Amino acid sequence: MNSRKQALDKATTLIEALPWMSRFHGRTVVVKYGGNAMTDPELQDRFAENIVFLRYAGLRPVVVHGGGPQIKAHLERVGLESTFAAGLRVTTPETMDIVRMVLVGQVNRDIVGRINRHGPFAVGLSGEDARMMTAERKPAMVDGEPVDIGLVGEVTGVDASVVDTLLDDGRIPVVSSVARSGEGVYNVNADTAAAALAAGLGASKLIMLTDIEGLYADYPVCEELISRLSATELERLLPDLSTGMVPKMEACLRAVRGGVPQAHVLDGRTPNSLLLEVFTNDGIGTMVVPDDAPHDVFGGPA
Ligand SMILES: Nc1ncnc2c1ncn2[C@@H]1O[C@H](COP(=O)(O)OP(=O)(O)O)[C@@H](O)[C@H]1O
Ligand SMILES: CC(=O)N[C@@H](CCC(=O)OP(=O)(O)O)C(=O)O
Repeated sequence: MNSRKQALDKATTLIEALPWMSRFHGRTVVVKYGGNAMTDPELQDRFAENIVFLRYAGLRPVVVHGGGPQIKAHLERVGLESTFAAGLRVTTPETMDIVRMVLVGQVNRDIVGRINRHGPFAVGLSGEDARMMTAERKPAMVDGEPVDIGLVGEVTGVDASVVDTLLDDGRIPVVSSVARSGEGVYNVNADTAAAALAAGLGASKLIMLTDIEGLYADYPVCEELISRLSATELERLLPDLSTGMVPKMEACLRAVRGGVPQAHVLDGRTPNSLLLEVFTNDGIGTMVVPDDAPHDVFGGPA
């Protein structure tokens, strides 16, 4: 009796996802998988399953990953410290070698491997591949003044054709946030890279998985989670945000202003948070929408 009830509950849950499956069928969703949300192997496996589920459900998921904690650990091993200005890593040529090695050679391979346990889907790429992302050197803005932080890049151009080709072939592109300019390679914040790629692909959603429930209005008290805000509301909040959230929220703004209809910040520590966001109307995390979005938009089917 219990197992029959459980089976019926499962069927109900599945059918409740139908309107979302129909709305997002064939749509591209860019998921930024962040350093602090990807340090637990159990959660890494859940993440891989969720991504493959999206693919089997008819969406076109693209993963853009970071790896801040992994870079920090590797730098420590070789006796180098991690230094940040305005949320961006100060990147010397020596640091850049390690950033590239860890992101492209280690973190990317790990994610590709986990996804591919479920089928031959994931293909690893760096922003350098097929000139997908081009960048310019970017200073950090500290108290309104530009500060030189070395080989850190701002994405100035995206050619998403290689990603589109892989998606058309049923693959799941997994992209490291390294970009090229005429002068060499640059370290790009992964939130920024994900936003630029989402806009370049004309994605239907950008989802940022991180290690907190979403954007808090009263950080660090964390009692007031902002569930939805418009691009202009976010723009007004940006100067008052503390550093960890700045690249993330700037990236959401960039994506939405670049034509992505919804950008979400979700808690990557919650198992299956991706599925909850895409297939239910639970309004988890923080969603950024264009100024003219209808007021009842909560990620649910229109
Ligand atoms: N207003 C805010 N709301 C939520 N988190 C904030 C806020 N301001 C700063 N933070 C910090 O930003 C962190 C997320 O940024 P970060 O650690 O860089 O993420 P990731 O590693 O996922 O890219 C949170 O864990 C939190 O400590
Ligand atoms: C310029 C800059 O800060 N680049 C980041 C790239 C990785 C990243 O963004 O990782 P998370 O998403 O895990 O934070 C860095 O070197 O840490």
